[in-house]
Amino acid sequence: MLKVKKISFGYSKKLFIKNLSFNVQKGENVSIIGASGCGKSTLLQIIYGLHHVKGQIFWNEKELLGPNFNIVPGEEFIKYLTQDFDLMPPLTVAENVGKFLSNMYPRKKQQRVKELLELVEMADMAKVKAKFLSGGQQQRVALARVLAKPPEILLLDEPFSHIDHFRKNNLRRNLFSYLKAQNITCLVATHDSTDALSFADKTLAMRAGKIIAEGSPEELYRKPKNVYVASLFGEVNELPTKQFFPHERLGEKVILYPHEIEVGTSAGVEVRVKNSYFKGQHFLIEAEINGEKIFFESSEKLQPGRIMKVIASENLIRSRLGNN
Ligand SMILES: Nc1ncnc2c1ncn2[C@@H]1O[C@H](COP(=O)(O)OP(=O)(O)OP(=O)(O)O)[C@@H](O)[C@H]1O
Repeated sequence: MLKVKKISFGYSKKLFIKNLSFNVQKGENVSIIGASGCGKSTLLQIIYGLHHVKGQIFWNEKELLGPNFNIVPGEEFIKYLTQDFDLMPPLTVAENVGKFLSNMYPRKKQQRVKELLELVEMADMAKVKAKFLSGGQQQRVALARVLAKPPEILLLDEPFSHIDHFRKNNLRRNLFSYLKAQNITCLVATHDSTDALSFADKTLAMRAGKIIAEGSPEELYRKPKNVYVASLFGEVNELPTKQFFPHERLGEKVILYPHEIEVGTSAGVEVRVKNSYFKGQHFLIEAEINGEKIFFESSEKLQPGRIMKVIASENLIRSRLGNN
């Protein structure tokens, strides 16, 4: 188990990471989400051993002592994939992936490189020099390279940021099921809610150097502590409950995702449509409700200025507010 105990760190005298504690079980996939600049990369760098911190970090019984105690910063059994891929441009894709593998058993090495290139769907480019690769292709090769000597802990910083949607889904499924099968502990810093929702066992939400929410993706999504946490998963509304149920005492404000607001019912509260944004399966509608902004979904495009009624389920509001 990875144990992070009361760690604090600052780039200057002012502390930025403040008293963070959390545990990660062996083989767990943890996503770290939060607004840009909240400290996701810094946290990965601390775990890898690039910053000296107040507090302690343990991997099983071993304390990770950080750069003041290691001649070469970083731990042997941890691999860290940064946002720059650090490939060797004159070497081929296969040479980059195999760079740190022993040459004692060439057939074994060749087999391992082939297996990893298949995992990241780059086998057909094995002989291409890295300098000729696109950003997304470089990122896939870099992913294969950090797995070449299987790490015990894998730290990934925005690992799919350069990869197109078309490939991303397949690659994510391949990679995360490979890590599960190999029982590799993985922490992923990400802006992408799919990484956090679909693949993580646990999610840490960060804000300004602190962990402000921790739990399963379902817990964080269904019962977000505040609108900041909910907004990490997409567009969100925070509305006075009185808008929908003026005679019930449900609580002041409730967080509702756009798909939780129903349209076109005879009951409900009036809204004025401002914009429709096409999202593929539906339109996201931006409207005004008593002077505040509201987002909801509609199967059809709605004309700006149209007045219509929307409603949310009382049971849902009660459950979100912990009232039932
Ligand atoms: N080497 C550094 N020296 C000084 N300040 C730094 C350094 N690296 C990062 N910071 C600052 O620390 C804060 C956290 O940065 P960090 O890269 O950890 O955030 P992040 O959540 O990973 O952001 P993003 O999602 O944009 O990658 C930022 O305000 C950043 O400017």
